[in-house]
Amino acid sequence: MAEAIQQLILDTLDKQGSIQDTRTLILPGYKEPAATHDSQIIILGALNSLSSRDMITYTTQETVSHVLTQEGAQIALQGSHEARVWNACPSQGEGSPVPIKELQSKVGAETAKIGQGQAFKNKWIGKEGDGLVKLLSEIVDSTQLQMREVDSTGTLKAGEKALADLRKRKLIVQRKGQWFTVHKGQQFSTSTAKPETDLTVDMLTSGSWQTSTYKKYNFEAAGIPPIGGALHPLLKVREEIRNIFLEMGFAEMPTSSFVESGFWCFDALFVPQQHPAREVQDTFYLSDPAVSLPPPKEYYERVSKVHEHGGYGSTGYRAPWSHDESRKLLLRTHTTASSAAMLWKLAAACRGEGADASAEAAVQAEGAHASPTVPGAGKAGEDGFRPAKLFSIDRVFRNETMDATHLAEFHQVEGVVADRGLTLADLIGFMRVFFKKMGIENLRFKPAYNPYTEPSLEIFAFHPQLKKWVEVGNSGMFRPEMLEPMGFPKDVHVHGWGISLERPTMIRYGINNIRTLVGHKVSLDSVERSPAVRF
Ligand SMILES: N[C@@H](Cc1ccccc1)C(=O)O
Repeated sequence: MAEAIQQLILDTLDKQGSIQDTRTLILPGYKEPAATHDSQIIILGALNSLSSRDMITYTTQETVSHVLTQEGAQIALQGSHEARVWNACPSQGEGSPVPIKELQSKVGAETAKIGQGQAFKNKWIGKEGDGLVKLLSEIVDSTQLQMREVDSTGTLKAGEKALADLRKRKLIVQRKGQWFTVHKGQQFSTSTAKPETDLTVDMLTSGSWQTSTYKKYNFEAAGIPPIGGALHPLLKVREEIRNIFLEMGFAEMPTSSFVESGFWCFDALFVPQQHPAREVQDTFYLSDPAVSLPPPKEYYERVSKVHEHGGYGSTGYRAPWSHDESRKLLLRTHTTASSAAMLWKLAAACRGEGADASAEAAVQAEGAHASPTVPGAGKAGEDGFRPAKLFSIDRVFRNETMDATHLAEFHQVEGVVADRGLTLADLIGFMRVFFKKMGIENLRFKPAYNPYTEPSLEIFAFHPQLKKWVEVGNSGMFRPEMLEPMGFPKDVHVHGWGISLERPTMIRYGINNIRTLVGHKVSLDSVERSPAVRF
């Protein structure tokens, strides 16, 4: 239909040069000209489509027309109330006069009431005994005629006064209408073939581009929404947790060293060289390069000594020290390796080294730990110690059997606090505050074992949906065997704790398979759609 109307408009323009009044068009499938409101709406659609291609131009003319109300439409169909009353009455002398009651049941109470008065006034009916009879044998129902005229033409030849009268009687209402004057446009042709939107190789080789019509650029178009980047849910949660740390006065540690030596990942943390976590079933070792640069010499000697022979009040492990084990390169199994390197740096002044000296040693030892200063460390005391609150959120690697909740790599969130006289109560208190900020208030602590902390605590939180206690993290007070070789004074205590980033993210987003969160099976669509979460 739409195409046929466009064609009609173009053909008419071709024949007549212009269309002065679109109400004169006879639409395909109709016999009468398109005088109605609805047909002009259809024509407007065709005009807009043609003018967007510059094939025509048109101007709009406003009209006011009238349409029938429901009552008016009923009169057009069945006659006015008075005519219906007249109709229901017998002619004088023929049949018995109709009593009022009977009239009501014949034409309805409303029509009987309104129609009677008017029929009397018109002298169409009269009273005979108790009933009504026709006074005229024929009447002209001018109201019905007017309704029919308005219905087909939208107006009355009789003029505005008559229209106003009908409006007052609520038989008709005004309706604004439109019609159009149409002229040929710059791209006028009688073909409605769709204009080209792209220049194709075919058009260029066949030469058809020379005769094609082209769609004009529409600079007003809304355009396609650009596909922007979206933060992965893990990164959104990372940001939330990062903000909690910053809010609590923590500074972020550099954690770019995915590759660590056995020394920093385990030895410095007093993890025995025979510990099962260090075996290939649990840790990924590098084959090329397989050996790390030497760690800072004196510190290395103190660490190997505390392992083999003890010291600082400890008996040590009393097992032979392996230089090779210490120098192996591996993918770090926890970010506590970075924390250890930072703590060693923090203790530089306590060892009597300037920050620069320790930085230099670090650069020489391992490029990755080259940051010269500890971010956010406090003021130094007489012995050079500066308190510090440090955190990191980064990737770690473990040689795990992969399943729905385990991958060979995940993100660790780790916090470390170093100050004089810190106690286990400080650690517990701190964790309560931290987890509360994440929306987790119900915490329990269970004694646990870590080679580098004593005491150690596993952290459990009550999961309201799962209705059970789930392990959310691991924590403890770092051992003197770890801290004293670094050079910290005895009264400096350090507590630390770690959680995974994946677990709270999975809980937050209701994800139960890690593969839908991390890796190649992640749907990009879900990444774009996932909302930011608030702890
Ligand atoms: N490194 C521990 C977390 C931890 C950090 C610091 C102190 C105690 C525990 C882990 O991987 O689970």
